[in-house]
Amino acid sequence: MMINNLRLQNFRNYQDVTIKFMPGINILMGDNGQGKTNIIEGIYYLLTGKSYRVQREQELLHWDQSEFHLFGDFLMAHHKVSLESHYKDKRKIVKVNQVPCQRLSDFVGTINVIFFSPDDLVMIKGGPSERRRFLDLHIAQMRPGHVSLLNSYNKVLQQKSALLKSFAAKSLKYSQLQLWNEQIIKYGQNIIRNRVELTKRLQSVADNIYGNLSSQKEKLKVTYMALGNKNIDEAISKFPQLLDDKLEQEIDRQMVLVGPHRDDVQILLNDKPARLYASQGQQRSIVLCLKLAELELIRQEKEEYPILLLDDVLSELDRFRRDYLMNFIESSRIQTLITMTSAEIHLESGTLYFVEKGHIRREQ
Ligand SMILES: Nc1ncnc2c1ncn2[C@@H]1O[C@H](COP(=O)(O)OP(=O)(O)OP(=O)(O)O)[C@@H](O)[C@H]1O
Repeated sequence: MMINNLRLQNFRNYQDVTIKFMPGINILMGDNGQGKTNIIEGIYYLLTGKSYRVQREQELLHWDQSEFHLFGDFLMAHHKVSLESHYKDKRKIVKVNQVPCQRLSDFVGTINVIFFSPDDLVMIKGGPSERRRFLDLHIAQMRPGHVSLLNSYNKVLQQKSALLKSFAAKSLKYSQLQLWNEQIIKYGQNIIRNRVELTKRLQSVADNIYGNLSSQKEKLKVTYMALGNKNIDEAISKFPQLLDDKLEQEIDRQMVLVGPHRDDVQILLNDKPARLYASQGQQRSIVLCLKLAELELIRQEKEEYPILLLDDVLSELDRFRRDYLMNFIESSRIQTLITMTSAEIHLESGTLYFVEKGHIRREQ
């Protein structure tokens, strides 16, 4: 998969700019604060309907503008796809090949993308929600139904929480909460199944990649913990009982204590939790490994590699890991956009773009 053209209108510090990208490596070079990341963010937004930096579209609008427009022409092995995203008056309209989409899930995953930045270390250092987010973002690209599943589940969670918090909770009939629990089980077990499936597939690919990254000295193990249990069948069969057991506690604490919204992914390096024991370098290797595993899984399923966006990551990796990543990209012919400042490492190949104050010039 590749992006051919991108047009940004009134998006961040771009008023109206069109960029033609090339297959292989595209390097966006410029000083700090010139607009390199904004290009990456524009592509990510176009493909996923979300920014990874901000929650609200308002911040993406060029100063004092009321609408932005993004257009992208993409190539897949057998066809072309054009995507368009228009934000105006707090509404967004997305079109695939000029046809408006009703829902996010109608276009997410049309063209796949993997984004990698130094902030991804939160996958290891951060709390369980970061690891769940990582899984959910990947699944959403591959199985559009996962987004509606999460939405339905979150709605039920909100409703059950509101009930638990309401003044009436203490005098509630248990049957009312049981109704919400049935919904939590219905949606929750499918969310768990999707996440477990992805974690297993990630593990199968990551094992080999991490072996290479650590010269076969270390072993990475990634396991989904469903409702605190490594055994998925057991977790799902005990789900109703667990909800029943915690009901009193939920009423007392006025929060939903059981369900996949509290699950985690256990990441072990040589059988020890990476969050607590892995060094900074090892944690970076784990993130790099998981990102490469994601690329590989998308290729296995779609028979094409996704577009890879690397924002400021190269300078964060040591020579060995950087070379490993670059070899992977080049040998697999993955179209990759890399942001960097001119003071950083020298790359042998790739098309160079200079980014300065919202203007872009391609090196001839
Ligand atoms: N909504 C906006 N409207 C106009 N300009 C904006 C908006 N949001 C951010 N900017 C500007 O965009 C610039 C930052 O762009 P970006 O994050 O792409 O920088 P960068 O080139 O990646 O820098 P670095 O190397 O420091 O990461 C800043 O100058 C900022 O003022």
